Amino acid sequence: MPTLILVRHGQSQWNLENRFTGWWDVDLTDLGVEEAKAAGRLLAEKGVMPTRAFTSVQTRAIRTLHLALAEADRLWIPETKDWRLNERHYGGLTGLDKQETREKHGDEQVHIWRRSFDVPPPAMDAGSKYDLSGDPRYAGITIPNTESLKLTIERVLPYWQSDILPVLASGETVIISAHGNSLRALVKHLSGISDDDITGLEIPTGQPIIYEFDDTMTPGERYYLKDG
Ligand SMILES: O=C(O)[C@@H](CO)OP(=O)(O)O
Repeated sequence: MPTLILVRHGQSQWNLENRFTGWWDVDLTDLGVEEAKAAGRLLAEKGVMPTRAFTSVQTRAIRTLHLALAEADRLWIPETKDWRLNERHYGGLTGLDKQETREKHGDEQVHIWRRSFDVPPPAMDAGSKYDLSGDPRYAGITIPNTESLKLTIERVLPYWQSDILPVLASGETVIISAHGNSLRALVKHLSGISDDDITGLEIPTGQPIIYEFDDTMTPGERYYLKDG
């Protein structure tokens, strides 16, 4: 039975510092490393062994994938990295402290920027120190200057359809290591969650989520592997 494993990267340095992160490339904290390893041990314990891997081009997701696969003795499986699995781009909020931003703009405005379905944060200024246009990993890509969840879905889902779903349909056990909002985009699609309800769904770090697909590639109920 095709099985999909979704895992959000372990705690990152800016999760710890409570800063808007988006496409900025921060690494895992020591706790994040432990969360990623624990995810891999859980895969091995439950016998859910990935045969193909997909991840974003961001260090925190790549390292989470590798740490988890190492624990499961599966570092050898084929893996694909693609920017379309990146975190949602946080625009001009990138790098700011979330609490200070609340104090400046109010709780309600920050909640809209963080969790509304289709209101993007303010755009990143050209020349910002967080501008990634010179980063070689994005050569040839038009880097967004901000993204709402809706815009994130518009690049995650076509990639899911074209590159991941066919692999899964061939009977593989696929692991996707990605981010809070790129995974929210996938879960919204796979679990049929409405635009209003998806904004209330939080995806915990380092906690594998499972979908099993039937012969018609219809996903079953999602569940946390720790509960399965
Ligand atoms: O900062 C970010 O990029 C994301 C994920 O950590 O934060 P938020 O919870 O606001 O979506």
